[in-house]
Amino acid sequence: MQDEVKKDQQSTDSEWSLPESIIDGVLFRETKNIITGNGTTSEGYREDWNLHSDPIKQIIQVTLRPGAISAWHMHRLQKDHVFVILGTFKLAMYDGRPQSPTYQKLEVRNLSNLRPGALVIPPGIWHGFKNLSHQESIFINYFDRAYQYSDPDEYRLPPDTTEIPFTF
Ligand SMILES: Cc1cn([C@H]2C[C@H](O)[C@@H](COP(=O)(O)OP(=O)(O)O[C@H]3O[C@H](C)C(=O)[C@H](O)[C@H]3O)O2)c(=O)[nH]c1=O
Repeated sequence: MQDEVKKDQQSTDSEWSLPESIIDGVLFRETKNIITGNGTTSEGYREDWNLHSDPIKQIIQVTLRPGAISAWHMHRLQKDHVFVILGTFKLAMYDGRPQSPTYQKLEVRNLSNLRPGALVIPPGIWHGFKNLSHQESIFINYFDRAYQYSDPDEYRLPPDTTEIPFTF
């Protein structure tokens, strides 16, 4: 039994601050749910957050059914900017840029409307989402380039690829 006992390391602090990403160029800007008489209001994007130097060209809405996995995705040109509207997702990211100081680093974090924020994923980062909620969950994704129907900037690996050391 003693062999199995593990003592907790620090996982948070007295402000429950979220750690900075360990992957170069991945940014998270936490926001707050403002409780209104009708429900909630939360800011999802502001130019003066300086998350993007390029203007936003398109926004899509993505829904995942309970337990569904959307992985793995990578863009060579497009910068994603993800904001969860409803539900909780596990997001895994893997740095696939050989020139990056964080090449082959893996990061896993939970994203939820319970603790809203905008997450920027630069080109070259493999990323995938799993819906952890018992309901359909929704995020919006802002792009700095419009989707090209005839030539999508979309590269994929299967969710169970052995190229990335992570299993959803
Ligand atoms: C992005 C896009 C897609 N489509 C069409 C193309 C396919 O027939 C269908 C689904 O596209 P895709 O498989 O790219 O969608 P998701 O798998 O939900 O991926 C999305 O979420 C993950 C996490 C990402 O990283 C992608 O950037 C984002 O595309 O919608 C369009 O018609 N317009 C668009 O702007």
